[in-house]
Amino acid sequence: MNKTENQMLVIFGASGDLTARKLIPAIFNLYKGKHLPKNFVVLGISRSNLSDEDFRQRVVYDSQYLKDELNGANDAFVKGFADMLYYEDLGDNYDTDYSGLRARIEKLSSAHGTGSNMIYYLSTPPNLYEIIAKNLSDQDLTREENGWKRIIVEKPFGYSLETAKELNDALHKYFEEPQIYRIDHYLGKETVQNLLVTRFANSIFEPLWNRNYIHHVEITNAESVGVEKRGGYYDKSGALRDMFQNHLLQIVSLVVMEPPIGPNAEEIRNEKVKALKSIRIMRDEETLYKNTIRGQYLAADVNGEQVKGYREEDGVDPESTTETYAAIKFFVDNWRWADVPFYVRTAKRMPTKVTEVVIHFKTPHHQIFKDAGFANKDNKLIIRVQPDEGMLMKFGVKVPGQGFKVERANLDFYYSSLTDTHVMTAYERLLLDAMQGDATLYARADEVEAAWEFVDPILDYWANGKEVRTYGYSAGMWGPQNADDLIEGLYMWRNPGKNLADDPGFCVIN
Ligand SMILES: NC(=O)C1=CN([C@@H]2O[C@H](COP(=O)(O)OP(=O)(O)OC[C@H]3O[C@@H](n4cnc5c(N)ncnc54)[C@H](OP(=O)(O)O)[C@@H]3O)[C@@H](O)[C@H]2O)C=CC1
Ligand SMILES: O=C1O[C@H](COP(=O)(O)O)[C@@H](O)[C@H](O)[C@H]1O
Repeated sequence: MNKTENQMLVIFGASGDLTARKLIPAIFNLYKGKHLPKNFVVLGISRSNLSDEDFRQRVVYDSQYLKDELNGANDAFVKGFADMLYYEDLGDNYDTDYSGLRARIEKLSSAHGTGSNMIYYLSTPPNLYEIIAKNLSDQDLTREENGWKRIIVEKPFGYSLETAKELNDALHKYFEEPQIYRIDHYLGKETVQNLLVTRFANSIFEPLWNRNYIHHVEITNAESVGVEKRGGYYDKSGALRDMFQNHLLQIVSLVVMEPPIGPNAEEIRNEKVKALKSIRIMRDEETLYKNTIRGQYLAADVNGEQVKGYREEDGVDPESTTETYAAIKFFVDNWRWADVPFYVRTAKRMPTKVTEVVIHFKTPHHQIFKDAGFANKDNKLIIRVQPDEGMLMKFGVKVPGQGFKVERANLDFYYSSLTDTHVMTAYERLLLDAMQGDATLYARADEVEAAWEFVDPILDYWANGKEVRTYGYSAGMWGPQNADDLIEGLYMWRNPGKNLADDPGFCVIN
């Protein structure tokens, strides 16, 4: 196991939603699990005028996100955690002289013995990332003289290929690539990491993991919520930038990649980049028209509750055409995947929250039991990322009795049955990895750029193409009606239920 050295975590944007909702609970769980080093402090930074005590009150004692964790916890234990948190007010502007900040860091470091190992977590609006990096560098706070310096950068990582490159170039002025940790919280999910283990720690799946046996790959990411309080951000982003460019293409890269030489960060990330680069980029309007669908949710009654349409959400332009649903069909141009279609969709206001990868295997070449009930029903491997995390294999079994009636059966595995030990949340996992200097689950510059290379022409077509439509779909439904037209032949999207074993039952029309 890697060692967690003494260090200080500095969070820029500490008065924000992400800090309270994800970062502090993750650090609390690391504290509870005794994963933090002996000498450790968190220094929160933003423009709000808060004292150390105000900050502790806000993100620990009064926090709705720690309520469950604190319930019944020993007061001294909670105080021990809260006392690790400090706050520094930067005044009105992140673009200021950081000499005061440097003095505060030095004072805290000598009082707590955290040494010179530093993580800077950027949880501010992205337009501040470069300014913060520069100001840290101006104060020599990035120099790895006595200890390491790492910077964690939140999404969105750019708005397009060009802006992602600009951001990479900007950060590279002040930090070397191995110091930069670009967070993609989907990579912190156990089930996403399990894709690697499923493929490369077993001998039964990998021989089938190619164009000879796989008919198509389907990935669904559905959320039942709408844009919530992030309408202003989302309206400029849309589903393709918000989810597809990062989280979904990361999952695609793990499904597509070749076996890495070994498990270290560079070996795995080299293969992921190759995978992303082999996705065929769609450039002409006809291809883009045929292979991409965008939609936007409309007001509806969902389970007795009247839900707003996207255009009625706070912060959203009432005439917005931003997509809350994106479905893309694409191919991967390499030896393993030639001619295998990939269907990937992501959306808000779907009937349920679910993320899953479905590997649809081909039907047998010669179908002996064609008339026995199982004909054309493909074998499927369903890898459930969330919820009801696990894996399920669908295959045909003989129905007891005379003749050869074939029915579909399940072989399944559920994470919930595996262990009683605490499964780390994505942010816990990723923070701990960064604290230990393991970048395997962080995106490298070339990975992010390769993902944008694929997404950019789609965004451009959606913004400027002639035949582009944003189709409406009622909140609580599975997206625009014509989304099934994307899938060739007799197949349709698998519209999964809340539980892995729920069988929607219409994967193939026959
Ligand atoms: N919230 C989430 O679920 C997720 C967020 N992210 C990303 O994390 C980052 C932070 O998000 P989130 O916490 O939600 O954002 P918030 O808007 O809630 O907070 C961001 C922080 O930056 C400061 N800030 C806000 N606006 C400005 C501004 N114009 N100029 C300077 N400082 C500003 C705020 O504090 P103050 O005004 O006190 O300085 C606050 O501390 C963003 O990049 C976001 O895209 C990524 C994934 C999920
Ligand atoms: O990054 C984001 O992810 C969330 C969904 O994350 P999940 O872990 O709950 O699946 C999404 O709601 C948000 O729009 C997006 O920015």
